[in-house]
Amino acid sequence: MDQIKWNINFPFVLFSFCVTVLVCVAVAWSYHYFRIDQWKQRVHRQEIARMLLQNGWYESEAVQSQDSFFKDLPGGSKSKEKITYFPKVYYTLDNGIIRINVRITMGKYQDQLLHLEKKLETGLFCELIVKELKESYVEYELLYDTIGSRISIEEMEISNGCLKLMDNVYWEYDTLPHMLIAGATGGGKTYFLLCIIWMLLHTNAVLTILDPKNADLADLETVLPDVHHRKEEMISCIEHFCDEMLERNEAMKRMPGYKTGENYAYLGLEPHFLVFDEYVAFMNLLGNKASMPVMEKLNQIAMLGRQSGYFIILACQRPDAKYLQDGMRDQFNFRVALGRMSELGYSMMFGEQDKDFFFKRTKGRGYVDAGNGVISEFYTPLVPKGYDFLREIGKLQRQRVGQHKERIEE
Ligand SMILES: Nc1ncnc2c1ncn2[C@@H]1O[C@H](COP(=O)(O)OP(=O)(O)OP(=O)(O)O)[C@@H](O)[C@H]1O
Repeated sequence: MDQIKWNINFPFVLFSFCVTVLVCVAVAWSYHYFRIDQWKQRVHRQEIARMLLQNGWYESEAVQSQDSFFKDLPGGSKSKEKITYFPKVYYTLDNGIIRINVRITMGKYQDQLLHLEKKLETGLFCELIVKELKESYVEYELLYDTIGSRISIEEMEISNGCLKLMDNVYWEYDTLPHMLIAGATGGGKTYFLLCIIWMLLHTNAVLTILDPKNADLADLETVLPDVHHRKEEMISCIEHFCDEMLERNEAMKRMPGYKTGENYAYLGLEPHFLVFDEYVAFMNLLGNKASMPVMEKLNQIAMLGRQSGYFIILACQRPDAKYLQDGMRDQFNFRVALGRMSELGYSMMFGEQDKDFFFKRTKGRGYVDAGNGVISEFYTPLVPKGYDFLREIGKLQRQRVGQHKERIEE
């Protein structure tokens, strides 16, 4: 009898086995993913239809239906409801963004269809990011699975006057300048400020940091040059920042290449940021009389800083109308409220809003108005455990100093 010889190539078998397993996993994952996605879309469509039906936002008429067989019997002719008008609503879910276009007519339900944001947010468990009125329809853009759009500190990006803070949230400081941050103790305000400082140091930005409580931000004085916590120093820093801005406004007009409407970046100048933590506490410390000139300077920077590239990042535990007077708050285009806040706190940050605010225990979570008047849920960039801001910021600063020296030597 012939002996069958098995000539097994073990590495080849192992390789084929691994490839098969990988292919199976990929197929199962994509099947699962698309099924879940399709299921989500079906549920959303059903919810929207239910909203229109249960609110009675359609028109109908009663029609008599004749049962051909039993029309002579009592009950043979029945009355049925025939829908004569149903609102046109188009829904898409793409990349975590839900777009809902609602056709607007001048009919009976025009008002209701123009204000669906609250119902959509709570009904579909998502956050409105844009609402735009277009010709004959209104478009609601909602973020589905907001926490899924949270990025880590390493995923932050900065370029062309635009700082990425979440997958769909950017601070476009060149066009929508000045940031206001409010957050109760432990809400994640300091971590957020440190993330922004760290990211700004990747550019040619010049930073001035003020921390009247001599707390976490003041610790940066060991690695950064312009960090202050003493009252007098802080006041003179604000004055100096404002004067520099006014001087640059003048100087820019005399620069070759100056063009009306263009900003500092067009002329190759660097942006300046005044990072001011515990603003309200500082103003309270100064008292009514001494706080007025400081507020005037800040107001001036907030009003005139955009073109010359002088920006303020103002943080406080609770926004106080007393220190954000005369429309000063409205000059802060990007506003973030972190952690637990009172209804009054939210209305001071965002103005009177028809929105329900919820508190969740997640650190660095809150609400944002990125400058478009729409308030949505917000998560600050995630910082890994054990991350050493002081070391990382110090490293960046040393690199910047090194690059500066090289440039001078050239
Ligand atoms: N983005 C984040 N990523 C990871 N952890 C965070 C983040 N934000 C906050 N935390 C956690 O929450 C804690 C409190 O945050 P943080 O110090 O920023 O709060 P705060 O609002 O500045 O409070 P306080 O005003 O008392 O300083 C941090 O020590 C950190 O453990």
